[in-house]
Amino acid sequence: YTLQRNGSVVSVVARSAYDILTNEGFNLESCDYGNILNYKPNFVFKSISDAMKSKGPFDYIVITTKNIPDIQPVENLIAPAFTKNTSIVLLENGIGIERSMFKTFPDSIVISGVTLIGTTLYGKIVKHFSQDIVSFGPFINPNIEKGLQIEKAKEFTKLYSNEKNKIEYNENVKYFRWRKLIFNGAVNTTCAITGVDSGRLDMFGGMHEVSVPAMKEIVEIAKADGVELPNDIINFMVRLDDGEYAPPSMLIDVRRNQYTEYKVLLGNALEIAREYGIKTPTCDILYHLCKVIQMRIMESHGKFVLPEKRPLIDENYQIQFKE
Ligand SMILES: NC(=O)C1=CN([C@@H]2O[C@H](COP(=O)(O)OP(=O)(O)OC[C@H]3O[C@@H](n4cnc5c(N)ncnc54)[C@H](OP(=O)(O)O)[C@@H]3O)[C@@H](O)[C@H]2O)C=CC1
Ligand SMILES: CC(C)(CO)C(=O)C(=O)O
Repeated sequence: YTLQRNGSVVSVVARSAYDILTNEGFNLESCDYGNILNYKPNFVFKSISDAMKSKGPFDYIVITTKNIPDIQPVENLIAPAFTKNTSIVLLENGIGIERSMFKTFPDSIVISGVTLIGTTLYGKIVKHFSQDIVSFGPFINPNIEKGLQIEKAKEFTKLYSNEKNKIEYNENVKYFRWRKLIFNGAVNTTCAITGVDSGRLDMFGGMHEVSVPAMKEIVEIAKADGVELPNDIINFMVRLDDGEYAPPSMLIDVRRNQYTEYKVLLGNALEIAREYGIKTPTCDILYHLCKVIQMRIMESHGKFVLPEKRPLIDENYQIQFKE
């Protein structure tokens, strides 16, 4: 909506929302834009290949799906639409999410968008309840000229900015990603595991006993990775949803029996911790509990079927995943 309102021609690829978007459009209840009835993108397609055939090549591919490498690697998803003149915008949470992009598309320009927006889709209604605040910047690809990457990231920042949202261009991409991970790696995961929103987590004691120790560990990993976060960052993230019973995205995912982004919101950070030899006891437990939940969700979606009789330990049984 923002890009289209600002003048870009937008082709959207939709899956479960395809019929609603093409027939009726979404109703936006937006704290930035007010009530917008029956919003439709310029073009809607069922698949990325269809979009490419009809309207490609594109200047930008903006990725707003969940980043779930264990289920649907984003680089595979966009491969049919990628060209050397197309920049990729990752408007997704997480740390280290550019690595798989550069591996698959070694000469690509990949732009980071770290957003603090609060928004959820309910059927055809988009409830948008906290201002769209985004920091854009290039994930620097050492294989190509830096100037061009900066230019593209600045261009996209301009395309997305308007008088309603709060958008900035900042090359310190790593800083913003680690900063946001303090919340997502620690609070989002704890809420998903315990089944309570961040308000209840705070009132029931989990914020201080579980999430804050996890936040401290993430601050240490960020430091080892070259990012010094400000002293008040933990307090800021603890108080982020003050006055609200706010369900973070991973909790919403679990409630909807959807896969969570636990790998990019915590797993990648723990891999970085291992590289630097940092101990992360609280985060390790959060990560492994999130993994168990992901496996539960996978089983319920038929991603694997367990033998009727539980295998014995010496049978060395390995779970067989379906495509
Ligand atoms: N929501 C928020 O307030 C915030 C979200 N973020 C980040 O933004 C990203 C997106 O989050 P969010 O919008 O909440 O996620 P949602 O799950 O609400 O939306 C993702 C959308 O992507 C669609 N999708 C997934 N795979 C495909 C596919 N292969 N083809 C077509 N459509 C597909 C889904 O369709 P389907 O219904 O068919 O599954 C769904 O409509 C995440 O990385 C999240 O962490 C960051 C800050 C705040
Ligand atoms: C910080 C927050 C709650 C909204 O921006 C978020 O990123 C999430 O729920 O994943």
